Amino acid sequence: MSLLFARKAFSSVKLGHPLFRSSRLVGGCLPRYIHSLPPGFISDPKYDKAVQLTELRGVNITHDPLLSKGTAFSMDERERLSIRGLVPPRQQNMEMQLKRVKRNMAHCETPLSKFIFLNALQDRNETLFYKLVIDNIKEMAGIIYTPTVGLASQKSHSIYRRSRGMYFSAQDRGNMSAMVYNWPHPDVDVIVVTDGSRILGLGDLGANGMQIPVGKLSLYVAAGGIHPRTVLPVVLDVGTNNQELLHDPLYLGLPQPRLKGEEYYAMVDEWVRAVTGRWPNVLIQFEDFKHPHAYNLLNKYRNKITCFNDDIQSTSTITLAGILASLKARGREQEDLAKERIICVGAGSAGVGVCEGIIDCMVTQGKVKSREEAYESIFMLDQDGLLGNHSLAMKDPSNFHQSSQREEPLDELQLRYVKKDLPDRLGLEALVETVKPTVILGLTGIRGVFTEKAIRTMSRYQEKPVIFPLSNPDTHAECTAEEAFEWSDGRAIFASGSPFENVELKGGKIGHTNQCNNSYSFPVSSIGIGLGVTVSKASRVTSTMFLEAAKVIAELATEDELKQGILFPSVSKLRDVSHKVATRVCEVAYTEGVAKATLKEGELLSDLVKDSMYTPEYVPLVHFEHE
Ligand SMILES: NC(=O)C1=CN([C@@H]2O[C@H](COP(=O)(O)OP(=O)(O)OC[C@H]3O[C@@H](n4cnc5c(N)ncnc54)[C@H](O)[C@@H]3O)[C@@H](O)[C@H]2O)C=CC1
Ligand SMILES: CC(=O)C(=O)O
Ligand SMILES: [Mg+2]
Repeated sequence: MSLLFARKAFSSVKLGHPLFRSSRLVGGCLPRYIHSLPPGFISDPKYDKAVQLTELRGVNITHDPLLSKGTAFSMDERERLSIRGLVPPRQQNMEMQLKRVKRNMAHCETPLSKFIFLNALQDRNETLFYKLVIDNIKEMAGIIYTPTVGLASQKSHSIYRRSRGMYFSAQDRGNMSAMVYNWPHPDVDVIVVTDGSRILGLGDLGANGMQIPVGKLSLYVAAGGIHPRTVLPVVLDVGTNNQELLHDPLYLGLPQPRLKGEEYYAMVDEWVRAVTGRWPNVLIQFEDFKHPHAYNLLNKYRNKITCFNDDIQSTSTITLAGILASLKARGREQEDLAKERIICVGAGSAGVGVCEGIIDCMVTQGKVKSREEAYESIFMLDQDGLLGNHSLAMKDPSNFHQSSQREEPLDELQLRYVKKDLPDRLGLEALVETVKPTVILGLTGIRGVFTEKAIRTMSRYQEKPVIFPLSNPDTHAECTAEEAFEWSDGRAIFASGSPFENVELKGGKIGHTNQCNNSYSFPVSSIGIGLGVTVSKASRVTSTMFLEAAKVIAELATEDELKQGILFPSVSKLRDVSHKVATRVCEVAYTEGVAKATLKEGELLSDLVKDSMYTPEYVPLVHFEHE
C-alpha cells in the first residue's frame, strides 16, 4: 500500500472507528503487528513497519510530543503534513539528535537541572526521550526516578513548567466521570495513581507527588515497553497536611488539610468509578499511599478491578527475589527459605507487604506445616521496636527502644507478626543479638536505623549477612553501602531501594551493590507484571503473579554473578527480563482464568509479549481526513 493509497484508504476512517479503539482489529491480515499496534497505528507493507495515522497538521504535529520528530521529519512528511518551513531545513536522524541532546545535557550541572532538562525533552519529543533513556538506562533512571525524583517532588511546585497526567482534586467531586473525558487519548492501559501522602521516604508531599506516577510510567515505557500513548499518571489531591506546602503561595495543590475517613474513601471511589467507566480494562497501580489507606484501598478493590499496590505487592516480589537469589549466593537452597531468620524494620505498607510475600513463598515451598509456622521466621519492628509480647515489655529498659510509646494499636496485619515469647518494643540491637538474623530489611524511610552495632553484631554470626536498606531516596536509606560493607568487614550481600555505587574493599576487592526497587531494579518487577497484565488483558492481578515473578527474577543471575554478591542480572538485559517476567505473568493469567486476550492457535505467549513491546523509533506519519 503506497502512502497515496494509504491516504485515500484512511480518508474515510472516522474517529471512533474500531481501528482507533483496538489494535487487534487490524490484525487479521497483519499477523506481525497483531498485538503491537497502539491505537492510531496501522501496518504498511511498503515500509515493512507500522505507520502512524494522524488527522493533525503543521504545528499541531510539531508541538505534540507523541507525534513530533523534531528535526527528523522527512521531506515527504513536511510536504504532506504542512510542516514545511516550521522546522529547520536540514533533516537529521535520531542518532544526530541524540548527539545534540547529550551534549546539551552535559551542561546541566546538578541532578535537578538534568531532571528538568529531561522533562522538557519528554514534553517536546517522547520518541527521542525514550531512545535516550533506554540507551542510557542506568544514568537516566537515577534522574527520572529515584533518587532525583525525590528532590524533584519536594520542589515540584517551584520547578513547574508544564502539566503531565491528570489531577483530580477534592473540588472535583461530583464531576470526575465527565472529567476523565478531558484526557485526549482514547485508550489507556495503565494508570499510576498517588494521593501524595507518603512519597518515597519523604512523607506527605500533596499534589507534588505527581512526579512519582510520571517517573514510574516513564520506566514502564522504557523498561517494560508499554506504549507511551496508553499510560496516564494521576494525582488524587485530597489536600495535604504538609504545613510548609500549605503556607507556600507557589504550591499548586489544594491548600487545605487532607480529607479523612468516609470523605476520603468516597472520593477515591468516585475516581475509580470514573476511570473504569471510561477504560474498563485499565490496570490501576496504587502508589505511595500511606498506611492504613494503602491496605484498605487494596483490599477494597483487588477483587473488583484490575489493580495492585506497588509498595505492598511489587516490593514484595523484588525483595523476595533478592532473598531467594541471596540464598543461592550463600550456597543454600532456595527451598530453605523457611530456615531464614528475617528482621524487617518498618511495619507499614511496604514492610508488611514484603513479609506477606515471603510468607506466601514459604508456604508454597511446603517446608512449613502451616502459615502460622512461617510467621515464626520473621521479626518485625516499628519505631517503638519489636512487635512483641506486651506483658514481657520493659523488664530491662536498657534493651528497649527509647522512642515514644506506640500510639496506634497494632492492626490486624501487624498482629500476625507479634512474637509471643519476646518482649514488646525490644530494640533492634538487642533483637539482633537474640535472633541472630540471616537477613535484615529496612522499610522505614528513616536514615540510620541500621546502626553500626546492629550490623556488626549480625556480621559476627553470619558469614554473608544479607543487608537490604530499602527506603528511598538514598538520603533516607537505613544505612549506606559503605557502612554496610565496612561494618560487615566487606562480607555483606547488599541491596538498596535507590542506587549506591559499588564499594572498594580492602585488598582491591569490590563490594557489589544491588538495587532492589519495586519499579526499577535490574530487573523490574511491577513493570514486568504490568506488561504481563496488560498484554493478557487480565481482569485481576493475582497473588500468584507476584510470587511467580519473584521466582523468575531469582533465577536470572549467573553463578558467577551470585558469587560476587550480584543478585540481579545486568542492566543490558533489562528489557529481556521485563519480557521474561511478563511472559510468566501472562501464563499465570491464562492458567488462573483471568486473561481476556484471545490467543490465536499456536501463538506463543512469549511472542505475544515481545510483539507488544514499544520500541522508540520514528514511524512514518500518514494524514487521514476526519469526516
Ligand atoms: N525499595 C522499594 O522498592 C520500596 C521502598 N519503599 C520505602 O519504604 C519506606 C516505607 O514505606 P511504607 O511502608 O509505604 O510507609 P509507611 O508509612 O506505611 O510505613 C513506615 C513504617 O516505618 C515505621 N518506622 C518509622 N520510623 C521508624 C524507626 N525509626 N524504626 C523502625 N520503624 C520505623 C513506621 O512505624 C511504619 O511502620 C519508604 O521510605 C519507601 O521509600 C517502599 C516501597 C518500595
Ligand atoms: C520504590 C517505591 O515505590 C517507594 O519508595 O515508594
Ligand atoms: Mg512507592
